Amino acid sequence: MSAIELAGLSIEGPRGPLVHGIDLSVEAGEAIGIVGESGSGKSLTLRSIIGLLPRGVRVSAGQVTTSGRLGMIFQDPLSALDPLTTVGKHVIEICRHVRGMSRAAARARAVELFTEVGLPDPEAKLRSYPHQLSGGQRQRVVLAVALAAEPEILLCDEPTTALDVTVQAQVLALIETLRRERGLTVVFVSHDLAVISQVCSTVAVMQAGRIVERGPTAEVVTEPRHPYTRSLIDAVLEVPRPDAPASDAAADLNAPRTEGDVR
Ligand SMILES: Nc1ncnc2c1ncn2[C@@H]1O[C@H](COP(=O)(O)OP(=O)(O)OP(=O)(O)O)[C@@H](O)[C@H]1O
Repeated sequence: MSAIELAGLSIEGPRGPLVHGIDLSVEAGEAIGIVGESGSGKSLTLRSIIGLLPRGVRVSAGQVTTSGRLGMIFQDPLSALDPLTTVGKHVIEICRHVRGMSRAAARARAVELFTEVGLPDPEAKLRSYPHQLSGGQRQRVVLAVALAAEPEILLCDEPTTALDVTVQAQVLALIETLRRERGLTVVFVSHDLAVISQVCSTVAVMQAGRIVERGPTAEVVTEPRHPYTRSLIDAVLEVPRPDAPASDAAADLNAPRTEGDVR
């Protein structure tokens, strides 16, 4: 059974349809990226998986099925953390209240999790407040908070966009390590194909509320079939690609790697 199954998922807001009949199947342990420009429907699709759609926005058709505990991390770690609560307490509270641990066991687990996400001096870091940490360290804390609930599925909404490039690479490497070691299923939303290709073996490309292309990330990046995917890659690379003739773009719309063909 798949870890996540979206079947004919449509989402609408107060002013009409926003996401149109998405089919997506994610196997346990798989890392899939959802890429697309701002407003293409990535976040709403991701949020529908965990049932966290904004007020006034709802699933209007189709089904979301998940198998496994869900965790989610967001773009801005500062807004995900309470500024008046130590970062250690964030993790300890989840261990106590979600996992039912004693205070001492929860504290020990928090140190383990801070170590696992690569926070320096994890014991001392428990007592830090969010503003006392760097952006990268805060995102590591957010990951530790998500992991404290022992999720099997990790939903990531642009988790590295707010970080500078070097730190971004470190956090991406961490997510990839956690996925491998814990066998996590990962759904990773980003507007940046380069970022997705560091974590995800499969990618779905969204445009205007639809999946227009999907396939192995390496193939989609090197041989995009849909003109929209091509434009995303060109925007990232910002270099001419002499090997990519533009004229066959329309013909490629019916090529095998398009919506509905893969699974
Ligand atoms: N709370 C809301 N109420 C009404 N419309 C919304 C709401 N949230 C998002 N939308 C609309 O739904 C569409 C998809 O939004 P979504 O946030 O999923 O896009 P996205 O691809 O994740 O973009 P971004 O990368 O900017 O986050 C957009 O047209 C957006 O304006």
